[in-house]
Amino acid sequence: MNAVLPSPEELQKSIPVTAALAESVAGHRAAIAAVLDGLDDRLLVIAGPCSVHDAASTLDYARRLRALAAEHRADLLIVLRAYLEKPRTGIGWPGLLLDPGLDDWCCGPAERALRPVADARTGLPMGRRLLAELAELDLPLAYEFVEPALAPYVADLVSWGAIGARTVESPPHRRLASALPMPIGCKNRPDGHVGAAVDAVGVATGGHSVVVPDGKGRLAVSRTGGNPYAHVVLRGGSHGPNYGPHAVADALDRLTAAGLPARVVVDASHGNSGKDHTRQPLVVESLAAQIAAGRTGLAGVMLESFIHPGNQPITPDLAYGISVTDGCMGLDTTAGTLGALATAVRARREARVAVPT
Ligand SMILES: O=C[C@H](O)[C@H](O)COP(=O)(O)O
Ligand SMILES: C=C(OP(=O)(O)O)C(=O)O
Repeated sequence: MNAVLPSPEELQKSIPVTAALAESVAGHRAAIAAVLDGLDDRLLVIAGPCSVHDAASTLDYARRLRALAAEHRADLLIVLRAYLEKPRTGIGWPGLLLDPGLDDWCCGPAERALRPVADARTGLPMGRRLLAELAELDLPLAYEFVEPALAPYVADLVSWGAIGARTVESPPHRRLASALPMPIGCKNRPDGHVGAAVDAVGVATGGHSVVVPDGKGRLAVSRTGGNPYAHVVLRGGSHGPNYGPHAVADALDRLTAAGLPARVVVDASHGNSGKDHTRQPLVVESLAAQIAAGRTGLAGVMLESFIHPGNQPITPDLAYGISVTDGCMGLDTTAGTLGALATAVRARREARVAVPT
C-alpha cells in the first residue's frame, strides 16, 4: 500500500520559515563556513542526541545547550545535532521522520497490532515543526541527510549537514551534498577508510546534475554549483579510532594531496569511542591537547550528548531524556568537555598571538 506524502511546498506552506528565521539560518551557515575557513578561530562543536525521538526532551536539551553555547560563545560555535533520520547497520528504527511513533520497534507483534501506527505522513510535519521550533531558539541545527528524496522537506532549517559513514560512497548522496546550501561533513567509512570521505568531499565540491523532488514533489534534475564547504569527518571505524595526532595529520595530508582544503571535524563518538559514551571525554582530552598545541585544520568536534547518559532499548515506556540509539554523554559530562575544548581554543589563540611575525 502506498502512502502519498505532501509535496515539499505544501509542507513548507503549512510550517513556514519566516524571513527572520531564514536570515538566522543563513547567518549560522556563514558563521560555520568562517570557522571551517579558519577566518574565525573558534572551534565548531556539533553536540546533541544520537537521534531525536520526542519533541519535549529535545527542546529541553536544546534550551540547556543554548545556555552552554552562550557561555562559550567566544571560543566555541555550538551546533545542535537534530537528527530525524537514522542510517542503520542492519534492521532498526529509521528515525522520527519515517517512524515517529517508534511503532515498528517497540514491542512484540501482539502489542504492535494494538498501537496506532504513525508513519512519514505524521513524521514529516512533526519533524519539520520540531526543527522550526529548535531553529527559533537561534541554535544552528545539524542534520544527517539519509534519504535524498526527503532533503527538500527539511534543508531550509539546517545549518550543517552530514553524509554518514554508511552512505559516503553513494554517488546520489555525494551529488546531494554538492547541491545543499550548507556546509556538509562527509564521514569516513564504517571500516575506517578515510579515502572514501576525501573522495566524497572532492565530488561534493564540484558541480553535478542532481535528481531530487522539486517543490511540487515531481522528480526534477538540476545542475548544482558545488559545495565549497564540504569537509571530512573522522569518526573512527571497525579497525580502531582515528582521532589521534597522526590520524588527524594523515587526513589533512590526504586532503592537501587531493587539492582540497585541509580541515577536518573529529567525531568523539561512533568508531572513535567504540560506541561507549564513557570514552567520549577521553577522545575530547586528546583533541583538546592537539588544539592547545596549535593544531590547525582541526576545525570541529562532534559529541553525542543528551540530558541523561547512556541509552535504552525501544519499549512502550521510555525513560525521559535518554537516547534510544547510540549511548550519549549526559549534560554534566558534556558541560565539562565543552569547558575543556574552550580552554584549548584559548591556548591555541594565545600561542598564535605570541608568535612573532
Ligand atoms: O549514530 C547512530 C548509529 O551509530 C547508526 O545509526 C547505526 O546504528 P546501528 O549500528 O545501531 O544500526
Ligand atoms: C550515524 C551516525 O554516524 P556514522 O555515520 O559515523 O555512523 C551519526 O552521527 O548519527
